[in-house]
Amino acid sequence: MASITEYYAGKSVLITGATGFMGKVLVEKLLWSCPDVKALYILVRPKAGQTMEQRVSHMMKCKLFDRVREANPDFHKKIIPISSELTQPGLSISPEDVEKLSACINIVFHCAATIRFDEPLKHALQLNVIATQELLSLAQRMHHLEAFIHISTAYANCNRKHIDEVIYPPPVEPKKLIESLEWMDDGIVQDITPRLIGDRPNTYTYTKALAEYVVQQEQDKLNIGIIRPSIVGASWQEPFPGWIDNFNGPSGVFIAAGKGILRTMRANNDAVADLIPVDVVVNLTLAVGWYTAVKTYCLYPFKAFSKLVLCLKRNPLEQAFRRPNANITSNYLINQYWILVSHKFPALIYDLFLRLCGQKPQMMRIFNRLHKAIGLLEYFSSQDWEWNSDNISMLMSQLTPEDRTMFNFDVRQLNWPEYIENYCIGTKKYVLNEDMSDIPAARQHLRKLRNIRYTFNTLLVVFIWRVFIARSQMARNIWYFVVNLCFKFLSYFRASSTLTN
Ligand SMILES: CCCCC/C=C\C/C=C\CCCCCCCC(=O)SCCNC(=O)CCNC(=O)[C@H](O)C(C)(C)COP(=O)(O)OP(=O)(O)OC[C@H]1O[C@@H](n2cnc3c(N)ncnc32)[C@H](O)[C@@H]1OP(=O)(O)O
Ligand SMILES: NC(=O)C1=CN([C@@H]2O[C@H](COP(=O)(O)OP(=O)(O)OC[C@H]3O[C@@H](n4cnc5c(N)ncnc54)[C@H](OP(=O)(O)O)[C@@H]3O)[C@@H](O)[C@H]2O)C=CC1
Repeated sequence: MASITEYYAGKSVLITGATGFMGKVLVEKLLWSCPDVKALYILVRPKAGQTMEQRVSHMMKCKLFDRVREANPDFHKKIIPISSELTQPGLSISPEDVEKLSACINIVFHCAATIRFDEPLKHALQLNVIATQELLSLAQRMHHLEAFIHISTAYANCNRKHIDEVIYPPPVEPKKLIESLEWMDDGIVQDITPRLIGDRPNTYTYTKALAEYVVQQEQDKLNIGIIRPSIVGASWQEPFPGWIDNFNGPSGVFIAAGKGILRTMRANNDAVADLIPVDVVVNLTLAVGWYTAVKTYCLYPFKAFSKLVLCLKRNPLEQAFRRPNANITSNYLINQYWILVSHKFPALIYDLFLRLCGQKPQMMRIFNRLHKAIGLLEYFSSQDWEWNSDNISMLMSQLTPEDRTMFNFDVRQLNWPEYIENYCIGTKKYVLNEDMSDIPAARQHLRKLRNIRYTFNTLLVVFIWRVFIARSQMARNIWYFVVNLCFKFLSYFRASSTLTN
């Protein structure tokens, strides 16, 4: 069998979602590790006042492509943008482009999706399911297609505790759902959405489950591969450690914790976030593309997480609201207590301070948005899943030693503390565009915040003393009793440690 690099040589690849987080890393890796790939056709829409061409040219200037640009300044010639709005009939691809793609594409990577947890059902269905169906129809017209790789999510079946590498029966027949929703107005759809999604937490996981079923329906006609990544995070090694460009999932959590805004979050202390670096997912995707040309199956990855707050203190973000000190608890009431004490109370005080300075209050608004975002993650951070991943081991055993290094997806080699450190630095550098040279000033700012906290706490104690203790005999008696008790305990402790010495 040809190696992965050899396999992609001379091949024309179609990628949807190439402007997204994962899509960009996939394009970069293909250009870097498979330099003889013939062409990368990417489906792109105009967006935010930018034409398709402007968006692609902007994307290729991104730091992510530095090593590819250095090796081959003409790399952009291999990237062929095709105008496409995936929510439109026929994906709004022109007939000429359909002809072109039908004649030359060998492999399709379908990454595009809406990954928002609060997406209205109709839109999520349109993009995640109907567009997938349309792409499959287009794929059937491709004369030289060898593999169709669909990127799903490990949480498509999160209503189950143990998830096998199989396509489960869909919660509803997608065709029937599409037909029923067609005539309903948005208000009705919104009302019935909770009933439809049932025991799934959001429209995202629900529509991704339907999409898997839609893809599976074509398995007799196409060579299909389905990949189910879990929580995709910053890069581990490639093209450099810590590459990240969005606020999704853990990135938003890291940033909010780093800025000292997020102090408490509901999560299961025993379970860990099922984090997987984006370069690992991309390596796996390319290996699956190579293998699917021969066989069909689906895959998923794994779990880990650790000492975030220490990393955030070592690499502080600029202008933090408070010192990073985020805690997780699985207890609802404890979490609500800390939200009140550590989120809402400081926000209120700060907004009061802003009002006194004649400025517009803003902290409460920021916290309300944070609570909405964190609330949407809670379902995933509070539970644990078991995933079967036999296919990953099988695929690994099929790779040549060179491919195992070049397209490494063996996360057992990953040093998690080092990865999390690079992830934090990545969010600082690439998401927030903060300069590493500002770290001493950011540390100084944290020290200032610590001094403000000490001063505030001292004032609070003096205030409490004045209001309660100095005015009430009973409070004074309790106070003396507590102080006396502490004193006795200290004397006993000192005496017993002298004896043992
Ligand atoms: C204390 C230690 C705890 C450690 C915990 C560690 C890990 C986290 C645990 C669990 C994570 C679970 C994640 C499960 C992932 C499942 C995997 C998948 O399959 S898909 C990928 C996941 N998808 C997402 O994460 C999308 C979630 N986001 C949304 O649904 C929406 O963005 C939203 C949160 C509902 C917010 O919507 P809203 O309309 O209010 O805002 P916008 O999205 O338009 O954004 C506006 C603005 O805000 C920025 N933004 C967005 N999200 C965040 C955020 N979390 N924190 C800060 N800022 C955020 C966004 O970039 C926009 O900025 P701008 O206007 O400048 O462009
Ligand atoms: N990120 C994660 O943690 C995980 C992601 N996944 C899956 O991986 C895939 C990629 O995710 P990720 O890269 O993070 O997502 P992004 O949101 O970063 O990228 C989504 C891509 O889809 C494109 N897209 C969205 N709507 C349309 C549309 N109407 N027409 C054309 N293109 C559109 C976007 O294009 P545009 O730039 O024009 O908006 C973008 O390129 C998805 O299928 C997702 O379900 C799975 C597990 C975890």
